[in-house]
Order: sequence, then C-alpha cells, then structure tokens
Amino acid sequence: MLDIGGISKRFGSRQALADVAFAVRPGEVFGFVGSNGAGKTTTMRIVLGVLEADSGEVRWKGSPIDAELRRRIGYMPEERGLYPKMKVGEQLQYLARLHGLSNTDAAASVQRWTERLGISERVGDEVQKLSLGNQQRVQLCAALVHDPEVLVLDEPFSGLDPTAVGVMSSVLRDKADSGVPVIFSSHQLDLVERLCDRIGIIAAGRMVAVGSVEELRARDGATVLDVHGPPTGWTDGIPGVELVAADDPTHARVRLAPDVDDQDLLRAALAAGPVHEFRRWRPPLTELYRDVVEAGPAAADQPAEPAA
Ligand SMILES: Nc1ncnc2c1ncn2[C@@H]1O[C@H](COP(=O)(O)OP(=O)(O)OP(=O)(O)O)[C@@H](O)[C@H]1O
Repeated sequence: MLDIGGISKRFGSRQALADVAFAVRPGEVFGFVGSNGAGKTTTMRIVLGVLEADSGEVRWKGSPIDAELRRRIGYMPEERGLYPKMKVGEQLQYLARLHGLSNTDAAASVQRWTERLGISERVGDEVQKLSLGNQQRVQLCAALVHDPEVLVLDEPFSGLDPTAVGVMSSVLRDKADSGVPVIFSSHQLDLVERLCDRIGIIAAGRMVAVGSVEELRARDGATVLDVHGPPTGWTDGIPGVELVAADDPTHARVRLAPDVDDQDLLRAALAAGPVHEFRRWRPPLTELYRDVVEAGPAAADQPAEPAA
C-alpha cells in the first residue's frame, strides 16, 4: 500500500498542502483531481521524494520512501524530463540502466514498451523531432522501462489524441491489474471516471473527498430522481420535493427530502400523466467534483490560505 500520511508543505507564506492523507492500494488506479494550483504536483513530488514535506510521511509497504525505494517508482513528471537531442531508444535504454537493469534486460524492456505504446518506429529519432503527443508516449515508456513497483504520473493524458488516450488507459489498467498501485493526476474528469477505481479530490491544498465514484455519489445522501413523461410543473407544491432540472418539457429531476416516499412521488407523477421513465439519477464525476470543490474549504482557483 502506498500511504500518503498527513503531509503538509509550505512555500514561503503559502500553505500548498495541509495534512493531505490518502492511500493507494496495489491493483488500484487512483485519479488525483483538483483545480490549478490545488496541490497535485506538490503531493506527487513529495511521494517521489524529490520534494520534502514539512510534516507527515509517505510510506510504501510500510517503509518511508528512501533513495532505494525511489528507484522502484515509475514517475512521469509534469515538466517532461527528456533530453531533446538524444535518440528515443538510447534515452530509454539509458534510463532503464540507471534504474539497475542489465543491458540485455534494458534493451528487451525498451522494445516491449515502445511497441506497446506505438513508437517502436521512432526509436532512432531524436526526441525533439517527435510530436508532443509522441514525446509523451516516450515519457510514459521512461516511467515503465524499469518495471516499477509503483506508478506516479502527473497529467499523463494531457494533449494526447484519442488513440493514445486509449493505449495509455489500457497500459495503466494492465499495470494496476498486475498489482502496481497507479496514481495519476488529470483534469479530464470523464476519463478519470471511466478509468479509476478510486478518486481523490484536492482543493486549496486539502483533500476534500476520497473514494470510488459510487462512494462520492453516496456522500450527498439525498435521493434524486429523473422522471420523464408528465408535463413539467407537476412537482410544484409537493412538500419536500425540489425540482432541480428540467431538460425538456416532459422531464423533471427532483431532489427528495428524507421523509418523502418515492412511491408517493410516483403516484403524483402518474396522476399528472403517463410516466415513461422513473429512475434514480447518478451524477457524473464532473457534477460531483463541482459540488465537492464548491463546498470545500476554499473554492476552486482561490489562492491557498496563507500560513499563520
Ligand atoms: N517551488 C514552488 N515555490 C513556490 N510555490 C510553489 C512551488 N511549487 C508549487 N507552489 C505553489 O503550491 C501550490 C500548489 O501547486 P501545484 O503545482 O502542486 O498545483 P497543481 O494542483 O499541480 O496545479 P496544476 O493543475 O495547475 O498543475 C500553488 O499555489 C503553487 O503556486
């Protein structure tokens, strides 16, 4: 288990992280989301040990991350760290060797991952001659060539075409299925919802929600129903029933107060007209995110609270 245990970090007067705590289990893809400046990159850098927390600790399998453990993490930094003038294959081979692989193992690994990520034809090209998306594929190869025990990826999907998104998603899923905890940050919430087993939402340096999408949905506790059929307006005046959306003249999305029986609501709908659909509404992550971040300790894009 990768355990991020209550880490805090201050840059001058700015409290970038305040007691951030969550865990990523082996076999799990964990999506780390939050607005610009919320603290994702800072958290990931601390996980990697390239930045030191002021307090709190990161542990992998119960041990604090040290130099030896760091070599066993695959990291894709936000500021991509490739040498532009070096050839793709040479660079990956070099990185794999740096992480302790023999020459033969490194060559086999480079071949395997460049093929999997669709850049095997480009191994003889300088990195700077590749498109940005292909450079990103190389960057993911760089995180994978040494067969890491943990994967930490900072915005690996940004700027990728749909094919590359598909390839990258399946690679992350496979790594997780082989027992590697995978954590990545992203602003693409639909992708995060599809791919991740659990999600952490950070706002202004504080974790405001952690869980599966279902668990995040359950936080609200309210029953919200979509009813299609009767002309909109039939809910007016029913105690404990709030109309929250009406996408067309025969639709009503309603939030029920805890004491309202959904069967009573169904009877009221039937009295107003034929009911074609009556079902619980499952909000997408984009809506859950908005609700959580807006209700969090500070709204999105606000500066982190200054230190005392
Ligand atoms: N080296 C640094 N010196 C000073 N402040 C920093 C430094 N690194 C990060 N910060 C500040 O810490 C806060 C968190 O930044 P961080 O890069 O972790 O956010 P993020 O969630 O990764 O944002 P984005 O989605 O834009 O990449 C921001 O207020 C940022 O300005």
